[in-house]
Amino acid sequence: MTDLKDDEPSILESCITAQPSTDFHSPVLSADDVGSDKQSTRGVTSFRCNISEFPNRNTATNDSQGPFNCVHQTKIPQEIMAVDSAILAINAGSSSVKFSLFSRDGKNLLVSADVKGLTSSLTTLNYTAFFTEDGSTIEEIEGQEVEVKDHEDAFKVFVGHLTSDDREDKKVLESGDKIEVTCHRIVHGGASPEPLVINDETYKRLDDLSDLAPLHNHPALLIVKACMKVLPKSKNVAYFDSSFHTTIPEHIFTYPVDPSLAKEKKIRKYGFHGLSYSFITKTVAKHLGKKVDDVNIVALHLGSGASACCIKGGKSLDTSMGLTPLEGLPGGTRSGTIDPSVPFHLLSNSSDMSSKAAKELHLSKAEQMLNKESGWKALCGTTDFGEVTKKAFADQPDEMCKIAFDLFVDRIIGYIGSYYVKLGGKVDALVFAGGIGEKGEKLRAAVGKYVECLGFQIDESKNGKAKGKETVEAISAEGGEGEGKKVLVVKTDEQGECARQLVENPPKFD
Ligand SMILES: Nc1ncnc2c1ncn2[C@@H]1O[C@H](COP(=O)(O)OP(=O)(O)O)[C@@H](O)[C@H]1O
Ligand SMILES: CC(=O)OP(=O)(O)O
Ligand SMILES: [Mg+2]
Repeated sequence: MTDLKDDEPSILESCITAQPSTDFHSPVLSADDVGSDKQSTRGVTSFRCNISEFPNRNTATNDSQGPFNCVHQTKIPQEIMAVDSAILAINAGSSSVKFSLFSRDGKNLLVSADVKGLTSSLTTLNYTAFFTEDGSTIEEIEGQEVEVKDHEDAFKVFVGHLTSDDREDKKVLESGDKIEVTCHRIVHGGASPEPLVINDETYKRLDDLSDLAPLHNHPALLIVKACMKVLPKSKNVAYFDSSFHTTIPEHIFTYPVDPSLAKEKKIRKYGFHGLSYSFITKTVAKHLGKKVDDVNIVALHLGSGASACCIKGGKSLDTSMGLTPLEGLPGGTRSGTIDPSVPFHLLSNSSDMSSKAAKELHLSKAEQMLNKESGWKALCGTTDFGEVTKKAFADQPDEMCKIAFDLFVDRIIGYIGSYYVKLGGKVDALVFAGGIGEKGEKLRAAVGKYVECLGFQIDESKNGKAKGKETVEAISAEGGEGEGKKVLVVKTDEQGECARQLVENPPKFD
């Protein structure tokens, strides 16, 4: 484990908390606004987005062919430029950076983009800009190969494209100066459950947590730094993955280790993917016509990093990730939970500092190996679970890919079983989300076979059709024993969740 320094407790303690304020420029949407279908924005009426169905990414249909396609549609530059204040939300994942640009009131999604493949040799840009009036597409780029070496580069490519003067008629903003606030998904918030306005001090505190989220915090903070340079007019606010899990009870967040040391060093389960689980909880409650406080969900966020969450009465009761995002399910480059003795047997000098880790991180060789050189990368030589799946199901299956696929299913059903019991069998929905959960039809089907015994029944045809394009897709069979136990695919939206929280609970900037 990381050799936590003497001052570690303060690092994990609450950072400066953003206070709700009434003097913030934007009107805060009231509960009555929530759910309203028709919102007027600066004289432009939009039917697409409202705060309860916060605009999701990739909503435009893509009928383009080929990997480097741009589709240009009719646009009205004056009206597009009319959006003179915006929110940018940035989600630095382990294999991607996702971006959503919203109008300042959060009612219109202007741009949805991502740079994917940061853990592979091919990095690509997807970029869709929307016309606010009817949500039609102003500009669409799909799978354009970009030269990007890290998260910060990905941000620069995105902002470069967004603000480039070459495409005057496709710009949704006059300039980057129109971005009033940038929301950053920061994975580890330590003991800080509230969003934080980022300044020099809070930046440093969050960066001090980087060793506890080695694939996330530091890269995300480098984006914050780049943002401060490239978008100097924008304020920056951190939204934490860990915040959703502050409701986990003590006997679940406690590790059975020396309690005084654990207390001093704040060693406990924190849990991550919380922005996604918060979005999922609200979305599922709405879909089921229930109050958030009444829904029980077993949710699976399966992406480059994968986790499960047990949601009781709309709140996190347990989750599979822990002190760091390494615990629990395996991922693209992560081992997930293994016997803690394994690194000592695999490496002769496991607690020596890694020279391979980024120079800003203090990671042991064991942490480096388990975070960056394990998972699908170690077993199959690729970090892409889509490729693992393809090879596992090929006419001549790749043996290691088949093992990796089955291993993932095995670990996932372990959490489903555990969480089903924790919820006393009262589960409204089993939810699949994240890149693999949304697109991995075969993975869902394989998990589905095991969970039939709990009353969840997946309809094969619905499962085949669900591609993570809609906000919610029900894939459970209707009728039968599983009646009432839904299986849903939710296109999660961590950026939308950050922006929603910003609009609903504006921080005080001073
Ligand atoms: N069709 C597919 N089937 C299974 N997995 C897929 C498919 N398409 C993408 N994926 C997986 O989704 C992962 C990305 O998930 P995502 O949640 O976007 O990751 P992150 O946010 O961690 O960067 C990719 O690494 C890839 O393995
Ligand atoms: C917490 C985590 O693992 O996030 P991601 O899946 O985006 O890498
Ligand atoms: Mg992610």
